[in-house]
Amino acid sequence: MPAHSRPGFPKAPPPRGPNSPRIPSFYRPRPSATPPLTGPRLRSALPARKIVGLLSELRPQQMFLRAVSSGLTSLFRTPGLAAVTAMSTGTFVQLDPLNYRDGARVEPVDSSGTEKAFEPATGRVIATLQCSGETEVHLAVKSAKAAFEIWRKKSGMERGQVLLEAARLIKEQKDAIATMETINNGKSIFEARLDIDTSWQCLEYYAGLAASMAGEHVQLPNGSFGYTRREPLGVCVGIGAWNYPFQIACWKSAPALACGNAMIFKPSPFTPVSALLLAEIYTKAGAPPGLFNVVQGGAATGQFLCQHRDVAKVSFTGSVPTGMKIMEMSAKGIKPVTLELGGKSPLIIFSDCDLEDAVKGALVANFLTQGQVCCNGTRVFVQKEIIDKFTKEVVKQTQNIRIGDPLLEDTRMGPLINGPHLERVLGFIKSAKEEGATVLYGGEPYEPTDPKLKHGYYMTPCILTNCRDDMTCVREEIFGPVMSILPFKTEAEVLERANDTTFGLAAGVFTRDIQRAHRVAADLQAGTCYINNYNVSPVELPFGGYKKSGEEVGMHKPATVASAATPVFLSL
Ligand SMILES: NC(=O)c1ccc[n+]([C@@H]2O[C@H](COP(=O)([O-])OP(=O)(O)OC[C@H]3O[C@@H](n4cnc5c(N)ncnc54)[C@H](O)[C@@H]3O)[C@@H](O)[C@H]2O)c1
Ligand SMILES: O=CCc1c[nH]c2ccc(O)cc12
Repeated sequence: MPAHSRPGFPKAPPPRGPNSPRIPSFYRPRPSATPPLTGPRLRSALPARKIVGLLSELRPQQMFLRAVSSGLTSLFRTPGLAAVTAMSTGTFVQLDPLNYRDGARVEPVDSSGTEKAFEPATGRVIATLQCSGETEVHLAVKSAKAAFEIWRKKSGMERGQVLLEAARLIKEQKDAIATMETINNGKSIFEARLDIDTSWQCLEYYAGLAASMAGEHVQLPNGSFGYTRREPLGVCVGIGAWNYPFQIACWKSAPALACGNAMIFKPSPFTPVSALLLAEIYTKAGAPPGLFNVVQGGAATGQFLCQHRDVAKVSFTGSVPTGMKIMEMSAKGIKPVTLELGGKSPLIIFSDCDLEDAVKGALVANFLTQGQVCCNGTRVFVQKEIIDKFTKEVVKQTQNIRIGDPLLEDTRMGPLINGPHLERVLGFIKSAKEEGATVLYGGEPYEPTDPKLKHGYYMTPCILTNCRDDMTCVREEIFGPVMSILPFKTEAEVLERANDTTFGLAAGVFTRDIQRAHRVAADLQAGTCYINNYNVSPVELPFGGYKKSGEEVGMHKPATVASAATPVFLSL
């Protein structure tokens, strides 16, 4: 995958043994007290690992999206989703049901209230979702269980074929999906397209793995032998955050489905629309009805899902506080969890770096998706010798970032997700000033000139200096476009300060000294470490966190080192 400005990698766990392929953690490691290997039902004499499943039944479907454009309602089928690309900001309304069960959009049978989803660019309501109640969650699980019974019996090759076809459909509808993502999330169309690329790439990657996930044959004394099988877990739940709505749905479902599981996905109530497109694509690609269901709602719906008796695993992307709750609930059900949580990542810029690249890296590390990226490098440590030069250049380039209508081709920064979040981010800037930081640039609400954007949630990207390690803006995840610049003198000092955090999602280092680059990367307590780059996201690499940024990843570092590429420039 070309290096570009997209963050994150799909989850793939560390290899389980010297010969094990890298496979996702959606299989059941099976400790079984097994009978001898006799009779028609040979069973493993060893703890088994199983994975399996698919169906290539194509079902005709009637899926509609309703767009209200300039007061006129146009109705078009999903294949005509391409029409969405022609949409402009301020026109889209989603009126169709937002749950997906048994291969079709449905309204939930019960709900615990409604939530409104906005178009952040304009502040308009684009959808009102029903928060699914316990009965609806139960129906979704029941439907997924039935699909699982079909899917788990398919070969890896068959499952891979469905995933490949789904990847092809995503590619075919890339512009339309990206447009909808931009409308609902506010990220620039330029970025949204890159997200859709890493979405179909993820499906292709796991499609390729599906056929080769195999058990082991183990020779035992006296001509006896044992073998292991990889078995799917069953119905898995995916719970997503709002910053990469479509991509998160893909990154959670692709490995789960490849291993033979079914998935129920709950998007963030802020971004409910694009997961439905994925559900429709899976159905069209030949997945059995129920294999990928979508239930909408907030915390209460999420709880019903996590606590459901027939849910085998929960894969969660979101904040640390919610992650803790998910882990608690899952512990009560003895369910495995994958947690992809927040961060406050360090970006270390040594004086021997290529300054031009380091400046670009800092922009990419801070301002993608309006700074609403989990692995952003928001603590920018710059070696004293170059800090003035670096700061001057980073401010200059930040001033050039085009803020505005996210559907316009040359926009590089759209609105934040919603009003309360914008207020929260501005609140962090206020407290930074109170604690002694200096705002060198930005950090103000912004009103684009286009009158239709008047009620959108825009702000200017912010650069803070005179920061100290103990300030709130340096310690807490802001999840907005706020970069804190911190001076440092030596490698040892900066390493200690960089690691002095309860998070550990990512880190970056810019230097021309190759030995230092790898030495520093090895000592940074972070799941991902970028060298002379930031926020690239090859789907082949794992993505996980140290400390409170994520799940237990075992006794070794999941580190990924992406190097030797130039960061993509954010401003035009
Ligand atoms: N590490 C990663 O891979 C990654 C990726 C994207 C976002 N994030 C993190 O996500 C956060 C921003 O996302 P957010 O604001 O949507 O996070 P959030 O924790 O508020 O919500 C995430 C999801 O959890 C659901 N939820 C909330 N309470 C729940 C509960 N009690 N039980 C079950 N589900 C519940 C929400 O409805 C939503 O779907 C940031 O901290 C960011 O760093 C991490
Ligand atoms: O926001 C953090 C990194 C990220 C970007 N896209 C995805 C998708 C799925 C994840 O679990 C994390 C991320």
